[in-house]
Amino acid sequence: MRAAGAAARERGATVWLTGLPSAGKTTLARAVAERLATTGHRVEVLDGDEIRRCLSQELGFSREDRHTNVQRIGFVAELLARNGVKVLVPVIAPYADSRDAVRRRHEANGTTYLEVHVATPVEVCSVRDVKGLYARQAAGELTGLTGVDDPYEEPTAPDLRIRTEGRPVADTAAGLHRFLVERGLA
Ligand SMILES: Nc1ncnc2c1ncn2[C@@H]1O[C@H](COP(=O)(O)OS(=O)(=O)O)[C@@H](OP(=O)(O)O)[C@H]1O
Ligand SMILES: Nc1ncnc2c1ncn2[C@@H]1O[C@H](COP(=O)(O)OP(=O)(O)O)[C@@H](O)[C@H]1O
Repeated sequence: MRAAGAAARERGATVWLTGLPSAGKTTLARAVAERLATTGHRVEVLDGDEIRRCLSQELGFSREDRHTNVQRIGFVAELLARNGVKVLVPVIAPYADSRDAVRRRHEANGTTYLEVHVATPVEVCSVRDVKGLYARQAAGELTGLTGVDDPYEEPTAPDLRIRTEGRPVADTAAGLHRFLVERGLA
């Protein structure tokens, strides 16, 4: 048991949490990152907003810009994961071909990549509306909001799908952690 835990701590991986704004990506990524860190894992969270401030400042939310953003994040994640870090990526990544390109980059380098769909219906996300984006879209102050008037291509075969509606954060976070244990990563 102890040996398995030690091996899991050495393994890097990218865990990409894709889903709509306010789906729960960041909440789940941070909860699991904290749990991993306290049990001796090396962990990074590549937060979408932070990346846009630091690495993707010039990019907007067109299809092309979102693709570029996702490829940049995929590049950084793979570098870290290749070097033994658990990389949690709570980034919308609305297009299947962008996500597939990130997976292929990982596979080409023999680096573990797991796609987690945080599957929260838009009706629930728009009530949560953590950053007020749904309200701004409804008021006509913003266009091109993912899941409302911009596409979100749901993953058809994610490694894990998490439903958050009506479930406490602790439950869904525990589910994600359990999945990482099953994959020999926690
Ligand atoms: N038009 C539009 N559509 C979607 N999201 C928007 C938009 N404008 C701003 N935001 C906020 O930008 C946050 C980061 O987006 P991402 O980099 O994760 O998106 S993407 O993968 O490049 O599409 C994203 O963060 P999350 O809410 O954490 O998902 C949004 O809050
Ligand atoms: N089971 C759950 N898992 C994750 N978040 C949840 C859950 N239930 C309610 N929430 C709430 O939903 C909101 C999700 O916000 P956030 O994690 O910032 O979303 P995202 O990063 O996808 O935009 C938070 O306020 C969080 O507390």
